[in-house]
Amino acid sequence: MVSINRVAVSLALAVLVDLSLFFASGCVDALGVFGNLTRLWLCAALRCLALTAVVLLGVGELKPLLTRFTAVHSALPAVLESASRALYHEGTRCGFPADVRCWVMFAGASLAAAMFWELAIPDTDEDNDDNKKQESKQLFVRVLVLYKPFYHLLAGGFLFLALAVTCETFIPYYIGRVIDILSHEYQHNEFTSAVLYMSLFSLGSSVSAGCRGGFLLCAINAFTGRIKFQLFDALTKQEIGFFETVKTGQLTSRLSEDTTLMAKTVCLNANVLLRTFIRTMGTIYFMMSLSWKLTLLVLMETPVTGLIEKVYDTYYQRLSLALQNSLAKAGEAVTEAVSGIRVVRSFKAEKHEACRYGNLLKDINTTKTRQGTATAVCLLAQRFIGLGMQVLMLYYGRRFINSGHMTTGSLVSFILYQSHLGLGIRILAHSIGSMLNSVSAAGKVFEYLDRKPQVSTDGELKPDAMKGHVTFQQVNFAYPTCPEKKVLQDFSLELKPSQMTALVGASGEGKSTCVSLLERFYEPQDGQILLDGKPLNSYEHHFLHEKIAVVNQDPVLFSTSIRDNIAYGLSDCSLDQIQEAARNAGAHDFISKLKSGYDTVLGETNSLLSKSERQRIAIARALVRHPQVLVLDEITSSLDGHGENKVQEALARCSNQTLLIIAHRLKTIERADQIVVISQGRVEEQGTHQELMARKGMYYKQREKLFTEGAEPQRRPHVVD
Ligand SMILES: Nc1ncnc2c1ncn2[C@@H]1O[C@H](COP(=O)(O)OP(=O)(O)OP(=O)(O)O)[C@@H](O)[C@H]1O
Repeated sequence: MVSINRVAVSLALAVLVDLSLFFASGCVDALGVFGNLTRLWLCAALRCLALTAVVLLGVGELKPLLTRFTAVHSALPAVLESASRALYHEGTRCGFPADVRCWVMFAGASLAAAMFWELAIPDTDEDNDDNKKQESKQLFVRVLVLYKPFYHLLAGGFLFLALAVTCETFIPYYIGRVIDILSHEYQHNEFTSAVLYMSLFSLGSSVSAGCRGGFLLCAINAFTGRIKFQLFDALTKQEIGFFETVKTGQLTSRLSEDTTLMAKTVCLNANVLLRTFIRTMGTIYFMMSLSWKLTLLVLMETPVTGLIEKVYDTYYQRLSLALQNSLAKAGEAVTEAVSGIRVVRSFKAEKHEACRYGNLLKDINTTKTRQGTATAVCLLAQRFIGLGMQVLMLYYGRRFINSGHMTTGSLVSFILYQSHLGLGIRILAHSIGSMLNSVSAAGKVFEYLDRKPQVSTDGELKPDAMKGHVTFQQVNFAYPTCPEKKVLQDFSLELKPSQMTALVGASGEGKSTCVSLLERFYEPQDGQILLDGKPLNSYEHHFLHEKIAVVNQDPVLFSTSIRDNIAYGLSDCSLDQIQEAARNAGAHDFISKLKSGYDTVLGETNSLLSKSERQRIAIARALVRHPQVLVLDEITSSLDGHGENKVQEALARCSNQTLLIIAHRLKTIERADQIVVISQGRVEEQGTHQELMARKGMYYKQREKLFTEGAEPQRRPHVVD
């Protein structure tokens, strides 16, 4: 920690050194050793070095605020002189032998500028903030890159934007010209041309603004469509576990709101930034050309009002926090007094409680009064400074008019330009920050776009012929949403080609989980599942889902035609193939009887069809892919006797496939070549119906309990087509 004394001594020393160099520069000018500009730039470098050295020696470190102040303060005389000579071919008074008033003016302006920078664009040492900024920048650039196919629209939008703002900037200039012409001897030609130019610029500004809106809107719409498609595509590739952990509302909000926000914020922010930048630069250019002295005067207002606003914001936020606390305390006091009213009454503490509440109300009142006063003082100070600046501007403006440096018209133009300058500069100072903040929606969208599905889909195996031999090898599995609960433990099972296996067990024992693993909705934590001796993940994703088809208890049919429902997901599927699958599934007859046959469009609720008919369409959808393994997960449990018979007939036709059936009905199960009993995620028993019955184990007991039909077992009839 540096002592106050040391800081004061360093400050005094710095002022002394700087003033000495400043005056020495004036003396050198008298000697005529260097040219005026060379002298000023050399002096700037020397002063900057000397000030840096004094600060480093005295305080030991150079804070960003001091660095900025030192650099601006040292370079200002040289910059001002160079700019004035380049633009107006005349020097400033400050370029000549040093004038202490100039030194004070430079010091004040540099300090105001450095403070404004510090408050408007504060430096943060925290890594977190830096990382956040860095991330936001990367996101912003990424969104811009994604806009690539629509760069022509953006370019059109920004071109018209630049045109609109440029035209708009000329208008005050021509208003001043018109006033000048009217206040002097009237010259018709000049008046007409000034009014004509003014009208042309107004027209140009309006037309360009319209075109800008059109181009940017098209760019936003096109981008939103593209990003929505990419996001939807990425989402559909995620593993099933992802959809169980992420809420549907969150996904739809990403798709509908965040994508739109992402497209808009970047485009609109760039629009505001570019518009304000061009307008502010144009305004400063015109103001400088009208009177650079008045411009410098006016520019001094912005850092001062900005500073006041910043101080006000900080103070107001502190007061808001205090107000929240006081409100919470008052609320607490009321709750306590009301809930403990018996204690209050018995201790005669009514007055005490009322006083306590009254004091808290006083606190609230005081804080609110302070807030109001702060707002009033801030407004007053800003208005006062603005008014003072306008008075000064008018005072100097009149002096310049008298001395012939300005005309009345140019002063009017100047006033028109000046009115929006402060706001423009403040928007520019904050725009980068707000632009970076606005890409947070893009961050959320990219999070899903970049997400790699945890169940990989990069297998490549696509053998020409398959047997349909499935093996579960010591599989251990827990759902991602519930990792501590083992659903399958050391689970081993073999599904032999062209045989029917029935999985039985009480509810919640893990039967459907086996099907989910077979479909690769999830990846087992241990062990592996093989198809014809090869791990499931080595097969090509689409190929695997053609070879293993699943029909569920309540199949989802889409609101398209029956034909499209059967050929769902297949791009080249002829009507003949669809009809053949429907025949095998026992669905052809009832479909043919419908008025529009295979072109019948199913309603949202599929009310046109009975449960068994829907099941048979779902079976046809599975069979049209010529699967080698067909899985039927409780498809008959909700059917009536007639419906069940129809589905059983359909199953009997599936003699070439390896069948895995999960069912609770004896009629379905006892046909199986192999019955596997699952209990607590393990294979408890397996064998044919007769073998398991003879063993009198779990299957036998479950049969007593669950399968009350008592029919004698029949082997599955193999129907030859
Ligand atoms: N998506 C999931 N996330 C977390 N746990 C699940 C999930 N699906 C099922 N489970 C749990 O896994 C266990 C096995 O469920 P599974 O659906 O495989 O049983 P099941 O034998 O098919 O039952 P049922 O005959 O009632 O369909 C149950 O305890 C169930 O609560």
